[in-house]
Amino acid sequence: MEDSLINPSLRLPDAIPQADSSVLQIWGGQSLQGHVKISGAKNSALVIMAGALLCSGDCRIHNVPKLADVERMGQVLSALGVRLKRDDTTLEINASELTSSKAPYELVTQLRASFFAIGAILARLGIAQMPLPGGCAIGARPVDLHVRGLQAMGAEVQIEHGICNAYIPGNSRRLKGAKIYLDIPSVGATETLMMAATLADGETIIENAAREPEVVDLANLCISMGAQIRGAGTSTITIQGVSKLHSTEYSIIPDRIETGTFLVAGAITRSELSLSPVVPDHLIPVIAKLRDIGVSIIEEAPDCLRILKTQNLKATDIETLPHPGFPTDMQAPFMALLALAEGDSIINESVFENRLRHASELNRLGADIRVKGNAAFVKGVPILSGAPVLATDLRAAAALVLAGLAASGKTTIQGLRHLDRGYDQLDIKLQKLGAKIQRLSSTDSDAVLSSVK
Ligand SMILES: CC(=O)N[C@H]1[C@@H](OP(=O)(O)OP(=O)(O)OC[C@H]2O[C@@H](n3ccc(=O)[nH]c3=O)[C@H](O)[C@@H]2O)O[C@H](CO)[C@@H](O)[C@@H]1O
Ligand SMILES: C=C(OP(=O)(O)O)C(=O)O
Repeated sequence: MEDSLINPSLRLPDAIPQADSSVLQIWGGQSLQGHVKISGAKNSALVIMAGALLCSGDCRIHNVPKLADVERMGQVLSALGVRLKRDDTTLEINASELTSSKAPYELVTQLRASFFAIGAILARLGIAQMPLPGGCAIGARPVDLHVRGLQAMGAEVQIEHGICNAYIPGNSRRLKGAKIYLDIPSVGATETLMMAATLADGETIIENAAREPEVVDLANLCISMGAQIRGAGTSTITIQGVSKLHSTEYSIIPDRIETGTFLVAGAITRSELSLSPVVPDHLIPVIAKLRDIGVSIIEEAPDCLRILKTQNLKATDIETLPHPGFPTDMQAPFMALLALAEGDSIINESVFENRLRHASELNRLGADIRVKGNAAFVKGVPILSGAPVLATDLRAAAALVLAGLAASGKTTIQGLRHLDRGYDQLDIKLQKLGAKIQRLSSTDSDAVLSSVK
């Protein structure tokens, strides 16, 4: 990548709408058909952008989704002195000159993954000031496991005024390899510590590590830059620190949560759809649950799934768990589907303590869902009917879109800033499949919303 090609700030994709006062209007009951092109995984893209900080050369990343979170992550990196250039789904990142160790408060507090860069910044500069992160408001989401792991590797870490200040004492400015046991197999903590360990002195072993495909994707990026990592995708990850990482070219895996969301879109509208590229192995619990519900899915090619027209949806129980269990990020979309299944379902959310807020919004559409603690008791109803609703987080927004596709009449969804954080043009992709869905800009939506008050 030549210097002259690199813009000082990230050029943002035009397709990302900005205003949160926009609304989506959906006229439900349409059957969908056609092919969906699945974008690169949000949770890989964000942490891979952080991973690129480890390399003092060029990283050329392909299959980067067009998301507000990617845009903000790019702005975080820019503020650290990183040069970025985007051309459609390829992102060139050059972190050869990190001019700052301090990430901007107003950006980091808007997404979760930005915090994970603390491991890479600390490993590169020996110091990092990282505000506590934002992301979906689905629980307390502390960062204690990240902090304790960095401390075990020799960092001094203190949280003051909403900022996590970390530095490596001594002259070497290098973290030291350590044996770290995570109380919870946290995705973010595994990623933070794996990145930090790639440039540490000696060996780090992370026990009870997260096994999510995005952790493996990050490990593969680091390995392509010369890192020595074994065991990613298992509960024990071993990292032998090296002194420097080199330039690379890397392609992000398809988004398993976007894939799952489109599978539910097919099931809830009783439509036949094909989806690619996908990695069916990343979707084992999602496909298994869809089959329990009565949905037929075939593997048309190693990277292509086809969902057939569903006749009857049957109730099932779901418990969210760390990978390879059922993903918490698919819980809200499945709640929309089970709302229309015959019989009673119980959904247990065991990863996050406050991730059932979409239940009351689905009830506005005619669902019959009762929440008690971390469980949602869903009594299937034969039909939903459109209404104005509010998205409270990213996957809640997806659940409301899915319910709106199946509901009779018009559904109006507010809170699109959540949707745009993590879905690459969901409304446009659905439109191409035949959905009657329209995004109204803030001025138009003001008129629509005042007319429903
Ligand atoms: C950007 C990104 O990749 N986000 C994903 C990531 O979030 P994230 O990495 O934040 O999720 P974690 O796996 O860390 O969280 C799992 C559980 O561990 C707890 N915890 C986590 C860290 C910590 O230091 N202390 C602690 O107690 C959390 O509160 C939560 O109850 O994994 C989640 C679980 O699959 C997904 O829902 C998110 O989409
Ligand atoms: C919870 C999610 O994202 P984040 O961790 O970025 O808030 C999600 O992707 O569903």
